[in-house]
Amino acid sequence: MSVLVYTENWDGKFKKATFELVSYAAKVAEMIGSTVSAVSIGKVDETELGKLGNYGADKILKVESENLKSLDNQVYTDILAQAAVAEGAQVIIISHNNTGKAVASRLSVRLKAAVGAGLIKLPVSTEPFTVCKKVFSGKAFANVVLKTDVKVLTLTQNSFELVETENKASVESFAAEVGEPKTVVKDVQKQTGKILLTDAEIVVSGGRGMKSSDNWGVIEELAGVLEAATACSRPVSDEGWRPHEEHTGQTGKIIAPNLYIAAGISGAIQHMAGISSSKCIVAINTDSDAPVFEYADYGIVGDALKVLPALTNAVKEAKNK
Ligand SMILES: Cc1cc2nc3c(=O)[nH]c(=O)nc-3n(C[C@H](O)[C@H](O)[C@H](O)COP(=O)(O)OP(=O)(O)OC[C@H]3O[C@@H](n4cnc5c(N)ncnc54)[C@H](O)[C@@H]3O)c2cc1C
Repeated sequence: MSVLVYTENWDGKFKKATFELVSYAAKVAEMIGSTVSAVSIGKVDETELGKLGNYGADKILKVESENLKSLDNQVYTDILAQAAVAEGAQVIIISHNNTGKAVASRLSVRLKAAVGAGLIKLPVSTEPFTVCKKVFSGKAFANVVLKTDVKVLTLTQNSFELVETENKASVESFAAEVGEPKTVVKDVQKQTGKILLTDAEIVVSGGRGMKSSDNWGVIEELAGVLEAATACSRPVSDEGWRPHEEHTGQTGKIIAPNLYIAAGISGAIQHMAGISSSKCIVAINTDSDAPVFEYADYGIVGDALKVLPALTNAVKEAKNK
């Protein structure tokens, strides 16, 4: 019996989100009196694999093959299903990112397992196995009972803290049958020199209140000094002021940074659905009745075009002290 966690890597390196997932898996294993087996797919060196032990993995199953250079949902699902059966996994934990969403649903069919998708904290109880997720665009929480023997859980990024342990994990090659990928990636164009929105600890975001794309310099300057990513509301990307990949919300990216600065954003429910899990929200708006202030930890009533440069200067001064 074990808790199986899929530890995704990017060019052979794990990110913080992976370690959060392993920390979460270790706590779930503790709750059900089990151990953690981590599955790593693709080429990752032993030192990097060893880091998974520091967050609570007991055993690491590595699967390497020429066919695993890029993600193919069906092939990856197949490997995880084989690992789950071999390890007698009761619970399988995956990140609630694009990979996780694609793989979890396939795994659930394959293993006849219920899915708890987009979880935000540890299971509320194990008897019955009850998980907690946000519903109605973040307006409410739902406790969902998963009744199947095997459960698949996807965890929202940045919703669980890293827990370091003294654990040492064993690393084994797992001889999975690896099928031919049906999806072939011909070309990858990576963003360079930019902090990815989904990885960012700090995000500076602008809405229609910024008035025009010409005013984005003040957002970028603050993001620069804070080493933050930039984001925007949907009308901003619809207007073509910013690229669509920056749009957050119900129909955009769902993020949970440590700090989200919302400038000239009204706080419509569809926007907040994508960012309300942020640890700290700072809102800047000229309208003191703007809905965004209901969600904000700190609110500044004022013109974003003046407040943002003042914040940038304050951060620069604080850094120079
Ligand atoms: C099905 C559906 C899905 C949607 N999905 C999304 C989504 O994923 N993401 C999303 O963002 N929206 C989404 N929307 C749109 C959403 O309902 C809102 O219309 C949108 O979020 C509003 O964007 P905004 O806050 O930038 O603009 P506005 O609502 O126009 O708000 C601008 C704000 O800026 C303030 N302001 C004006 N001037 C200044 C200034 N100088 N300084 C500071 N503040 C100023 C104003 O007081 C106002 O509060 C969706 C809508 C629907 C129907």
